[in-house]
Amino acid sequence: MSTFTDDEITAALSDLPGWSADGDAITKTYEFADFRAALDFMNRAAGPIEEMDHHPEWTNVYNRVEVRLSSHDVGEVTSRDTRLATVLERVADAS
Ligand SMILES: C[C@H](O)[C@H](O)[C@H]1CNC2=NC(N)=NC(=O)C2=N1
Repeated sequence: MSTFTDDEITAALSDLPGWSADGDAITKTYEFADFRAALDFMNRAAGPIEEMDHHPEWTNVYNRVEVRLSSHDVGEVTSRDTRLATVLERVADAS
């Protein structure tokens, strides 16, 4: 696991549409058809999240899920965050 410089984060985000850097985290707001679809996304992501043992800060309001990824143990963005973002993209695309 490695921490990223700002330039490395920018490079990694070019493969992650809708994601942006925000301080010590990367963030994205997903929008779904309705509340159930948003919860379905969170439930389907739960398995991969547990397998990775790397957990998002996320908030659901109606059809939106705001996701914030940061590696709490080091207080920075690491490859674990960009890997989890990639997994969440895959789960959201399968919606
Ligand atoms: C003990 C366990 O591996 C850690 O608490 C994991 C769990 N999930 C985690 N998730 C995130 N985002 N950052 C962490 O540092 C972290 N640590």
